[in-house]
Amino acid sequence: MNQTVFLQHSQRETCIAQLSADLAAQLQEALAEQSRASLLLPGGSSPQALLPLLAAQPVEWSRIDLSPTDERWVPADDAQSNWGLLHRGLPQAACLDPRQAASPQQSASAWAAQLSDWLPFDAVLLGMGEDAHIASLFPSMPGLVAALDPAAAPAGLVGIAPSEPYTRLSLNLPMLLQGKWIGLLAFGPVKRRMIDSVLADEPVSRTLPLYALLWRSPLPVRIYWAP
Ligand SMILES: O=C1O[C@H](COP(=O)(O)O)[C@@H](O)[C@H](O)[C@H]1O
Repeated sequence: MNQTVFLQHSQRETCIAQLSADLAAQLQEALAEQSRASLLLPGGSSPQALLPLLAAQPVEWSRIDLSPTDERWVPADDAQSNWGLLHRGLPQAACLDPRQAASPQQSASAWAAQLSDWLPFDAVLLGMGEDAHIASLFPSMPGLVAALDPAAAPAGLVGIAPSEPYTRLSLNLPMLLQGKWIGLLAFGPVKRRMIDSVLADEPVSRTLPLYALLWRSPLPVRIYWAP
């Protein structure tokens, strides 16, 4: 059943302010009971303005284990690296680099094996593309049905993007759904139309990765959206 919480803002600034405060509250609650807390964040453009707000929150970032939800198969210092974006944005957190080995497949397996020690994640924030991909799970890519199967074991995989950089590392849906808190950050009218189509259960939307996220999550997904 879909239990999405839709948090709509008229401005991106207020949207990311609410999101950073909510994430900080979730992490503070976890740190009150545990020595460390875990956080998964998306890459791409949407979180860029979020990271400075998040870094300014009263969270002991040195006690946070951080990982991207997915990575582009590029060097760590490449401008397109999700790990690089998060490492620069939250430098005090321990940011796990998904590039664990020489090949994408070995890296995906080793990355997921390390993340399995963190389960369940204290917070998972996803982004989405205008094609309704989440993490690096793209519509129509090979292996997508298995990657979105809620009965599969949590795992890492090699994703194929429709544009460069083509080779990606991603967590599968069962791994992404291991959050005690799950959010989605999305900006703009195209993403809004995709979200509306998925929430309306339009048949055309049912094969989309976003559909699987919103309809297969055991927890309500908190969507933070602004134009
Ligand atoms: O390639 C990616 O795209 C999505 C969406 O990115 P955005 O630039 O539209 O915000 C992102 O969530 C994912 O982590 C990233 O690797």
